[in-house]
Amino acid sequence: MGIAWISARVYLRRRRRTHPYPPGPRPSIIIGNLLDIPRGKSWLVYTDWAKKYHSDILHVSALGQHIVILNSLEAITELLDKRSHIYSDRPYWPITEIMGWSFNTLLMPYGERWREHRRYYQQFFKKEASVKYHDAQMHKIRQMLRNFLTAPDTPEVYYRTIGAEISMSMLYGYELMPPVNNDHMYAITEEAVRKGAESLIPGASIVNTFPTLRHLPRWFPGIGFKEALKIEKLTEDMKASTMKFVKSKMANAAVQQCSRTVSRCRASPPRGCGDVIFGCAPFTTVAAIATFILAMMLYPDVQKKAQRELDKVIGVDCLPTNEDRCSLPYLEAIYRETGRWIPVTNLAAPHATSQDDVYNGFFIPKGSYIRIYNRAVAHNLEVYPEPDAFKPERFFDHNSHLNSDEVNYAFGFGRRICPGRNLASSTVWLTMASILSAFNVKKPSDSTTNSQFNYKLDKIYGNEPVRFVPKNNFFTQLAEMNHRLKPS
Ligand code: HEM
Repeated sequence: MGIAWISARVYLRRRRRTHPYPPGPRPSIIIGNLLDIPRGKSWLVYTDWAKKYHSDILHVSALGQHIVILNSLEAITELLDKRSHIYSDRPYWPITEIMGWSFNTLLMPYGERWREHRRYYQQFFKKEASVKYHDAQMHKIRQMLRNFLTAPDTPEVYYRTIGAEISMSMLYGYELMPPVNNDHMYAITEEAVRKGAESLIPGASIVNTFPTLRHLPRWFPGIGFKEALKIEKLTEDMKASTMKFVKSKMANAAVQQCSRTVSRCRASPPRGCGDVIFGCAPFTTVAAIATFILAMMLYPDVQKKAQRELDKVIGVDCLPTNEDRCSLPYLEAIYRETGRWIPVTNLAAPHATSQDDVYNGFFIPKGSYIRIYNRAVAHNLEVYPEPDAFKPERFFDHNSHLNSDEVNYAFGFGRRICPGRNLASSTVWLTMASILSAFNVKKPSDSTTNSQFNYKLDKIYGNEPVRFVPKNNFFTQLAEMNHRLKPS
C-alpha cells in the first residue's frame, strides 16, 4: 500500500516535470501573478486572456497559490463532473472563520460534515421532494401578484423579496410580509449575506491571500478584522432570531399540529442548514427573476409570444400552476434563455483540487483554486450565435421541439452542484408564468434601460424601474375575490 502511494507520488512529480501549467500571463519572480489577478469584474479579464492565449484552460499563480480558470463546458464537465473525486473541495478562506461562516455548506471543505449537509438537502430538495413546496410557492407568488396591483409602478418592492418569503415560509412557517423594511429577521440576514459575499470577492480580504495573518490579534488594523467581526455579529443575530422564532412556534401546540415546517425542524437538520438556505436561496432566485423582467421589458415580442402561448394553453381567465409547465414549451425556452443570457453567477463558486492532476497535457497541482467561468459557457458563439441577444428560439430543434440544452450549468457542477436547483427552477418558472398571465411588463416611459445592463447584475438586481400593467380585468376581479386566489 505504502509502496503504491510513493510510486503514485513519484509518477505525478515526474508528470509535473514533463507537463507545463496551462497558459496564462507570465508570473513575476517573487509575487507571481499577484498584480495580474483581477479584483472586480474578473470575468472580463478572463475573456481577454482566453482570446490572448487561445485556451479554454488558463493558469495564474500568486505567492504559491495556483488558480486555474475553466472557460469551456467541455473542460468544466471533464474535470468537475467526470473527475469530481478530485475537483469537489473549496478554497481555504480564513475570513470565513472570522466572519463565523464555517457553518455554510457553500464554503465548507469537501468532507464528512459537508456530506451530512448534502444528505439533508438531498432528502428535502430532490426533484420528487421539491413538489411538496409547490403550494407554498404558488400561494406566495399569487400574493405577490396582488401586491403588484396596489403598486404597479414599483413592483420591485414586492418581487425583490419573493425568494426570502418562500424560503422563510417553507423553512420556518414564518410569514414575511412585504414591504419588508421593518422585518428584523429579513433585514439582518440581507445585510449579513451582502457584506459577507463582498468579503469573499477575490482580493477583498487580504487574509485570504496571506492566511497566516489570521493569527494576528483581532484589533490589528488594515486586515479587515473589524468588518469581519461586524459580519460575525450580524450572522449570530440572524441565527439567534430564527432560532427564537422556531422555538416560539414549537412551544405553540396548535401551530405544531398544522405546520409541516416545524416538524421538519424537529427532525434536527445538521446545524446551520436553515441559515444556509436562507443565505443562498433568496438572492439568487430574485436575481434570475430580475433578469427575466429586464428581458421582458427589452423584448416585447418575446413577451407577447409567451402570453399568446399561455392564453392558448391555460386560458385567459386562469392562473398557471407548476403542473402546466410541460405544456408551455415557449415559456420553458424563456426560462432557459434567462439563465443563459445573464447567468446569476458569472463565475460560479470556486472549487479546489484535492490531488494533483493532468488535463489535456497541462499540470494542475493539488490545492489549486478552480474558477468556473459560467459566462464564457453561456456566451460561447459556436453554441449560441448572437449571445448578447435574448432569443428563446435557440432552444428549439428543426422540428420545433425543445432541444436537450437545459442550461444546467447555471447551477454549477459535479458534486457541489446547487442542491436547491429544483426548488429554484420551480419558483422562477412559476413567477415568470404568473406575471405574464396577469400583467404586461413595460418599460416606464422615461426609462433608459438597455441591454448594456447585461454586464451589471448589481444594477438589475431588483433595482431597474419597471411597470406592471394588468393584462385584462380578469386578474383584477379575481384579486378582489381574495379567497379564490388561495391554493386549493
Ligand atoms: C436561481 C437560483 C439559484 C442559482 C442560479 C443557484 C446557483 C448556485 C451555484 C452556481 C452554486 C455553486 C455550485 C458549484 O460550486 O459548482 C450553488 C450552490 C449552492 N446552492 Fe444554489 N442557486 C440557486 C438557488 C438556490 C436555492 C433555492 C437553494 C436552497 C434551497 C440553494 C442552495 C445552495 C447551496 C446550499 C449551495 C452549496 C452547495 C455545495 O457547496 O455543496 N441555491 N448554487
